[in-house]
Amino acid sequence: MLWKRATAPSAAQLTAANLTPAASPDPSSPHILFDGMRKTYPGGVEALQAVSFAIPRGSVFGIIGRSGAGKSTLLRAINMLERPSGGRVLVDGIDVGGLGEEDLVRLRRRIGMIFQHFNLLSAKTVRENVGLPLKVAGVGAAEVRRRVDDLLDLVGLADKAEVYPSKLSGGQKQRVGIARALVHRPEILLCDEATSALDPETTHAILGLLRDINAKLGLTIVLITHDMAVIRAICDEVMVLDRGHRVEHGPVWSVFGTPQGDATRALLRPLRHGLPDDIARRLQPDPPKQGGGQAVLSLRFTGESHPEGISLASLLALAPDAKLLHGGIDRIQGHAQGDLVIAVPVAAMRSAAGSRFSPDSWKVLGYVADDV
Ligand SMILES: Nc1ncnc2c1ncn2[C@@H]1O[C@H](COP(=O)(O)OP(=O)(O)OP(=O)(O)O)[C@@H](O)[C@H]1O
Repeated sequence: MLWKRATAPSAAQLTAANLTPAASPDPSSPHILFDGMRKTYPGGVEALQAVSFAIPRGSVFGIIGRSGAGKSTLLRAINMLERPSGGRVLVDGIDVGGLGEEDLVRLRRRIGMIFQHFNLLSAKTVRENVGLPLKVAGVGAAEVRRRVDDLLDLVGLADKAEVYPSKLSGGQKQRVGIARALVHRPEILLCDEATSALDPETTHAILGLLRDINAKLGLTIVLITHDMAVIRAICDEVMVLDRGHRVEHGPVWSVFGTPQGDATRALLRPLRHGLPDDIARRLQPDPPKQGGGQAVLSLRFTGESHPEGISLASLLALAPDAKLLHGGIDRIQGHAQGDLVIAVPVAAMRSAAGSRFSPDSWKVLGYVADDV
């Protein structure tokens, strides 16, 4: 269910009636729009500086940046836990900064949120934790029970309803957090570093659950993280934030394949296949004077010109005895991309100029005298 709103009203025009669910929002309109949002905290910290971007309806949208980049501030502005100092945040075309108290409560019910440290009540069972927001909203006991059971089924915790949080693993606690966040059937789910406290295997399972929920329920998921692997695992689009500025935004494959800014490149570095130390130590800037030797090349495939995969024939066109030393190709949103390090006999490389060899970019890293 989505809100009825074709064009953005002024704050004065907003009433509770504006926020009633409607059947047919324009599917092509952004679900969430940041329009020049600024945030200056008391003490003068400029956390966000005129940030503008749109989050498509039904997408899984990642906001990434280093610590202090302004991610939490941005995320929390969507449900007005943080108020902009300037600019606007529009949800379904409504300037949420202009909402009165009652409408804000309605807004927050339509936007679920999960947290890094789960925020569960330790003295309440799983069932009570998940059902509490409904109880507070005055929903009858039978309906609460029905909805909680459905949600516990959805997150795979049907057998843990009467258990207390202290008896759950981190991943199970986050599943409870997710069930609780969905209890008002929101159209938007905000994830505040939701997997940062989890081990890699549990992270993978929780990200899978979020992707499932996105597909099954069609809700828009906005997540913040400092980990590009999380973005790669589930996001459709990513926005990179650096020191309060939006530095990059696009489909995940495109930002991964052709990062535009230093901040993005730095965030991607842990996932890149750099040059192994043992080879780096042996590299010389020039080919051996006595002839022979191998050139060590780094090849980059952005996903742009070979989306379907990298042709081995095109690599071998450089030299029939080219050797693959290191690297990896990922498939992101149907685009094959990555980095390969190869060694090619110097003489063969010269004769290969103009061949079918066609990475999106390549450079000679250096030369080694002997076989690699
Ligand atoms: N309540 C506050 N009062 C003053 N400064 C704040 C407040 N909250 C955040 N800040 C500052 O605003 C900037 C952005 O903070 P924010 O928490 O949004 O960044 P973040 O990218 O989410 O960081 P992290 O990944 O470490 O959580 C930081 O410099 C932070 O110290």
